[in-house]
Amino acid sequence: MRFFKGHGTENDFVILPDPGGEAGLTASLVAKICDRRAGIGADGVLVVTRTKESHEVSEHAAVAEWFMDYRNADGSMAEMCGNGMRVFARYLIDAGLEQSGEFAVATRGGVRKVRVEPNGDITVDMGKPVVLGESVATVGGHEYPGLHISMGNPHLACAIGDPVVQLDLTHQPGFDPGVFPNGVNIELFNPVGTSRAVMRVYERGCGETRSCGTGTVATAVAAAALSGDTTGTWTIEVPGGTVTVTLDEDTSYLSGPAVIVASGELMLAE
Ligand SMILES: N[C@@H](CCC[C@H](N)C(=O)O)C(=O)O
Repeated sequence: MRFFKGHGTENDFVILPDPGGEAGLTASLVAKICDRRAGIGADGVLVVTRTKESHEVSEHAAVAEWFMDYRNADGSMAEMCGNGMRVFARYLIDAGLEQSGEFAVATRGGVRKVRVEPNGDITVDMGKPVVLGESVATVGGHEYPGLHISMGNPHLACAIGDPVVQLDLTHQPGFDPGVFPNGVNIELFNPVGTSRAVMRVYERGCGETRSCGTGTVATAVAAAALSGDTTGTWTIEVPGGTVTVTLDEDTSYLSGPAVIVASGELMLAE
């Protein structure tokens, strides 16, 4: 099977073209592919399948030709991946499967529109973030209150007083399983200046990653809420680079770079 490798602000993915949806990728093969020593190494896998070929999303086939079938590094499935969507769009354009400009992609979390900017960055319409309440993350014995936000997938975005660089994210932060029965992506951010925040993330199904697109939007929402705002443009710095998040009344946008860096033949099997 052919594979491609790409990243968006160093959130990295293996891309597997499976237009007919016949590969039947298992969780254990995904985990082998994502293994950074025994596999190719990645935070997740993006399977490229025609929307009409997937029973999960075929109702969107009239508006989105392609389905981003996203899997976390541990093999689990997720509803949505913001950086994955930028990389997925870059792959579709490079492979001649979509025209540069604007097009829609199906995900488990619904249809998302993407647009290629004049500077080559890719903008994703991420939909309207849904604030579901408050909860607490525990890191290194400290409790950090934050907002429970759905971006299609679950997030807990917590402002911290200290620089995020000091946090120990080698282990899963504590969270309330009653609030997050299916797990959660946890963002810890430090607001700096106006409309800017520095963020680290511990992703469900991956561990700490160098960026998380849905997490940067959740962070912008939580950072804006600190000053009573619900709209605005935010610069979010992550270990892997910088992205821009725009919150408006009806939706949110994530903009940033996305590159394909390699291709090859997958030799791994079950
Ligand atoms: N890296 C992603 C999010 C991937 C899914 C997440 N780990 C989950 O399980 O919800 C992003 O860029 O949004």
